Amino acid sequence: MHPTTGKGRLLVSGKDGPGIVAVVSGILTGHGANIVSLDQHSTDHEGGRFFQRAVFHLDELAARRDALEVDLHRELGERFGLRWSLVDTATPKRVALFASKLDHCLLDLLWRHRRGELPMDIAHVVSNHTDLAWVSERFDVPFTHIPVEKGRKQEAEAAQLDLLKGTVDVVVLARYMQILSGDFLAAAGVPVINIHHSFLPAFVGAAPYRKAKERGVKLVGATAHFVTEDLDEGPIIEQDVVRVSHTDSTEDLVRRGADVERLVLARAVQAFCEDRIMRDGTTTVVF
Ligand SMILES: Nc1nc2c(c(=O)[nH]1)N[C@@H](CN(C=O)c1ccc(C(=O)N[C@@H](CCC(=O)O)C(=O)O)cc1)CN2
Repeated sequence: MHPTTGKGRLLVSGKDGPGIVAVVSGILTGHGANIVSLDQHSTDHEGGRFFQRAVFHLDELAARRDALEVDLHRELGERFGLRWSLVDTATPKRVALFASKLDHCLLDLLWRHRRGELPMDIAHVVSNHTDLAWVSERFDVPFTHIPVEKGRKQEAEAAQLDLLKGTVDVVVLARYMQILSGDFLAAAGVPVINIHHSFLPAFVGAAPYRKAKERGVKLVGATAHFVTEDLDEGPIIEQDVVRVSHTDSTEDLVRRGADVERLVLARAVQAFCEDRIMRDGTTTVVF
């Protein structure tokens, strides 16, 4: 249990309408909170969809939380029909990192976490191979090898779910090279974030760098997205690119692209841990 730091976040979304911002501000200040930042997005000038992220300071957050939630439920939930969630930043997100054989994204996340750049607790490293056990051990994170045998993916996913249930808030695929089933995604019950090694929607699926070389691209990129049953089609969270040229081999593209993959995934994980991502159907709002 992490003692409260008195810093909270309130996330609100739903059908837009006049008065929401005033009500949110009124509830928070009515409980003695000081709003230190407020981000909002409405998809239309009226009648669209509403998204808001409020960060506030309230020393007695733990003591006042129940009363605050009663007001939020009544005013935001019942009166406006909005979805809302209240977060105490003292409770970091619990993360499971999935990887296969490529180490760059896993290493990068573990290194950034050790440096204090990512406000999260890493509960597990899970892999379908044993190649990266040393990485996890070096960073004192529990490593669990769950092989995925041909035709026995369901068994592997059952073992993964046993490990994850109730212990994580998000699963991050750090170049994990197995397609997750819809049953796994439903049973996991938490968001799954993947890093795809292309600037989606270009080059979905396997071997994007080879396809990029054949196409003669002048940029390669990476895309962090929420995972859905449809491969590489999930809501995009973060993207970036790097310039390349005709002199670059496919291997050069892979190497240049790896730096972008690491950065893009880290940005997406940090945004998730800071509650800056809100789903909007097949897209996202990232504050
Ligand atoms: N349900 C989803 N699962 C995964 C997604 C996704 O978007 N939806 N992204 C992938 C990552 N990925 C590309 O970025 C990817 C990984 C693996 C494969 C693939 O064909 N895997 C084979 C096995 C390959 C092997 O054994 O080495 C398979 O799963 O049968 C394609 C794309 C992560 N999962």
